[in-house]
Amino acid sequence: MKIPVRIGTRKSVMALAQTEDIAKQLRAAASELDVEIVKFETVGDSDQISKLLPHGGKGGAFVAEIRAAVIAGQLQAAMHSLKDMPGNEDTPGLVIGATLARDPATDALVLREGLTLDELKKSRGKGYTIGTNAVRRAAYAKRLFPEVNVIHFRGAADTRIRKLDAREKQRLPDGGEVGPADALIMARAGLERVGFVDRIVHDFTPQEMLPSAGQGIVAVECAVDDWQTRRYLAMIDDPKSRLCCDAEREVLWVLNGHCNSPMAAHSTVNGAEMTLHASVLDEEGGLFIETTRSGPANRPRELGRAVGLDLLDKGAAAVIEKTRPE
Ligand SMILES: NCc1[nH]cc(CCC(=O)O)c1CC(=O)O
Repeated sequence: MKIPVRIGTRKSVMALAQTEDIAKQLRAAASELDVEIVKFETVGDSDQISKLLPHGGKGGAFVAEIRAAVIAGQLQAAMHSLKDMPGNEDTPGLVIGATLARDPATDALVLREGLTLDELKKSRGKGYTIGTNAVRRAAYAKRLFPEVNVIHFRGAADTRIRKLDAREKQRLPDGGEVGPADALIMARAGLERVGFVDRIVHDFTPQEMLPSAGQGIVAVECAVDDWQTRRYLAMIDDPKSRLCCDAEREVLWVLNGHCNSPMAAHSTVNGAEMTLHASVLDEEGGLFIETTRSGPANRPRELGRAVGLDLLDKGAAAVIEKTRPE
């Protein structure tokens, strides 16, 4: 008898590619599974103009509806980009049943035709515009290109590139317009998944631009008490990804990291040891609170906790409070 696994996802190109990956791995792990992908259109997808916060942030916009369907038993699983999952709250009744093997966690630079990285560096960004919606990317961009103009820019990964190439202006919630952008900063993993790797002009090192917690990891969420699904998801759980997930998200937990927090956390596993870098940045990019620690790889949360407490000792709380939405 076939065992049903219905996986809910947003229907962007990137989200579908990620869900196909989960489906493929589940089918390979257990031939008795009947895996079905269920596409949701969320408030966040249909409203491309306003900033995300009015919908409850990234988590609220993209995630709430799909989660409700898992809790109601209409779906067995939900696909998430781990980096979009709020790190300052649990969802009662749900658990991350699998973290897939990590794709590159770093960010990449995409330029419009006619502009080069050399020119952007030489000019210190003067006269150019970078589009991003992430406070973290804006802060690092200003550290790398101090005179660049960072504008609010959103949309699915493939849509952003299309807007860059068409030199389209970006409409703002208040009715105004900004842009067009000369450059975009996007996750390499996302660009790979939507087929735009050939547009990457530069891969930022983690030293240049520390990735966001969970970046590059696809997470599969399921109901806590659905033991059957949990058993199958455990088969595709990647142990290294899980360690990084636990360490990086512990930093968010300690710092009460919400959807648009100006923070970064990135860990690597090396044999029996893991290293975790994390930072908290002020919105103008002037102040970077940074810390790094290593510890035993089998105690990721302890490492995350120590790093989070280090950041608090260095004054992180005041910086985070400044960007908290009302
Ligand atoms: N916020 C959208 C989002 N969520 C996950 C990724 C990239 C893929 C990943 O990090 O897993 C992206 C696109 C981007 O940040 O450029």
